[in-house]
Amino acid sequence: MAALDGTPSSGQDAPSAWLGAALAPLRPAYLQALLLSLGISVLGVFAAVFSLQVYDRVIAKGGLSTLVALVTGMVLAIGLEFGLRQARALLMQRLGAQVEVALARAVYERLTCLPLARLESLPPGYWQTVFRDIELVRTTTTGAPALLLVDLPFLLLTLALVGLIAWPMLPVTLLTLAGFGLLAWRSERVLKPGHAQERERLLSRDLLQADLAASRLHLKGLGPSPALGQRWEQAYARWMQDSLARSREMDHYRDLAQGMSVASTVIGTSAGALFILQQLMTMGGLIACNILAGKLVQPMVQLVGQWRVYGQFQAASRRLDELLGHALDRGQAGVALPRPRGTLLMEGLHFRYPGQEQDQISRLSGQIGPLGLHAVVGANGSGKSTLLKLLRGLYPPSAGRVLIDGADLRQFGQLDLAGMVGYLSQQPRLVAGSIRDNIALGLPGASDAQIVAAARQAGAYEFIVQLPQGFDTDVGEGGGRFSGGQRKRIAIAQTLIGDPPVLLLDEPTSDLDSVAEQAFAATLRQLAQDHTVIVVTHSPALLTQCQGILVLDRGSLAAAGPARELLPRLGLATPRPAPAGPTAGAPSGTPSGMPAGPASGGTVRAAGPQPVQEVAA
Ligand SMILES: Nc1ncnc2c1ncn2[C@@H]1O[C@H](COP(=O)(O)OP(=O)(O)OP(=O)(O)O)[C@@H](O)[C@H]1O
Repeated sequence: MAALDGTPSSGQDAPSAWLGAALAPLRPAYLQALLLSLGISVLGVFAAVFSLQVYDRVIAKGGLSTLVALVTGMVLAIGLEFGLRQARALLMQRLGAQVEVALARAVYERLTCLPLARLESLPPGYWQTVFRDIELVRTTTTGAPALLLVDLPFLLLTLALVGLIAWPMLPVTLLTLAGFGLLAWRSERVLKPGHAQERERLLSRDLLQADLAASRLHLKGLGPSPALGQRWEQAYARWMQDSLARSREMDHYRDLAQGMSVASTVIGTSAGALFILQQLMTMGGLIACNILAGKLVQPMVQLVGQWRVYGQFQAASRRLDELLGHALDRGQAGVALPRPRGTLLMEGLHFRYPGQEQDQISRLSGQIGPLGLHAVVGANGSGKSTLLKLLRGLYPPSAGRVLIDGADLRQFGQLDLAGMVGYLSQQPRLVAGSIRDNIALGLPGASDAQIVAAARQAGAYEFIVQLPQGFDTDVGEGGGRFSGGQRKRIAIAQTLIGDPPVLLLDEPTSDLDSVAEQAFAATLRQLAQDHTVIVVTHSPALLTQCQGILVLDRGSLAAAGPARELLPRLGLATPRPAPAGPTAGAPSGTPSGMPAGPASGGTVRAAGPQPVQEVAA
């Protein structure tokens, strides 16, 4: 079981499988970067060689022509090094863009295609953190931290040159490097372990922050809450405490490294002076060695300061690894089956949410449809929404199965299911963009005529065309620019636009006024002539229009059958039969009667000899 931050509970230091896979195609580019770094490192030691020659040849022997040649060589070397650095920066930038695009795509795919139960366990704050992780991975694998690692092997080259120029300085330089190596190792031991806790506290702060931001309008209505403010401050303070403590530790080691850097110059110069006095090396050799020692020490100082970044990178890659390693919903089945007529069969259906001790749906068997308008009723928490998600194939049953026209739902991918079974969730949320964009989400590439038709069916057309920008109107955050009922109508249009043969609507009229509710009920009855429509509803106005009713009680089937039999048991009067024919044209506000029972096409049957029981809605 993985933690919320994606940290596996075991194998903390396991190598990042996805990172290896994601970076594998970029290997040739990394190789190019390595070659460029080699060139830069070689050119980087030219300054030391130049100083050596100037002190030992030009000054000692008065070789002016040598100076001119050396300066010319240095100008060329500086120009070439600049060119190589520019090329490497460009290459790394391109690599960074490729890494980020590949990861952002993969994360977006998870955001949209993870199984619903998994998605529900990952709150918005988690996704904010994951998108931040992508940036961290990019900057670490293609920015300064990566360049530092790429440059490290070439330190050997610099070290070899120290040996060549002034061999007595080699042991001194090696000792200095060993000191820095020890410091880098020690700082890594101290700084890395605290990292997991810092990240965990950052994540819990992020989760609360995202929750607060999403609920801000609701909270405004409740009035200021000192308790909530205190919780937020505590979460913030816990993270800050950790963050500051780690910053202090890091500053401690970085300052130590800076101090050691100055000390190494003092030691190197003093040792060099002694060697010069003993005529073991020249003045030029000492100057050159000092330049080279600077080149060796600088990356080590940087390394000490980078542990925190490497720690963050490790945590980020573990989190991404866990997320990207999760199986996605299937996209499409291998063979497309013909459009179903809409018979839904439940066979011994059980479902339990992850981590729960009891089934939320148990022993559910029965058939709904083909065709007709059916209702699922029951008390709050009885499992109505859960059942709809099972019928839509959003949750896999824990046991049993759902069949559509005899085909097991599990064989279909989410794309197939979306085309066969339209689903309106209990609390639909619009996404940033225009009304048109939002309705078209239900049918990518939808034509204007299809969008207009869906808006008409959903009862949204009239209010949309009255807006100054009509279908191009921006819906605002979550559709916040519209009323609850208007939002619901747009969401209904999203569900209807693809014209799926089965429609599952979770409380479709809960935000509609009574006129709109009657009109929509009439639309549903008309749709029910050639679609199987299942609504979860508490609304008497909608219930009395249904042909079949399925009553749930704590996840089990309490009763199922024709509406004319069940409505009186639910305390509702059976509507008088109306003349046959479509009812969509019924005057708004007037409930249209319909023939009760399966005569008009719909059936709801409990499987087996299950008695129809008396239940309260
Ligand atoms: N994501 C979830 N994780 C765990 N338990 C859940 C989850 N969603 C719902 N439940 C539980 O499953 C049970 C059925 O919930 P469901 O939403 O299906 O009820 P409902 O009949 O639609 O209720 P309502 O009429 O209030 O909308 C409830 O006990 C609920 O607590």
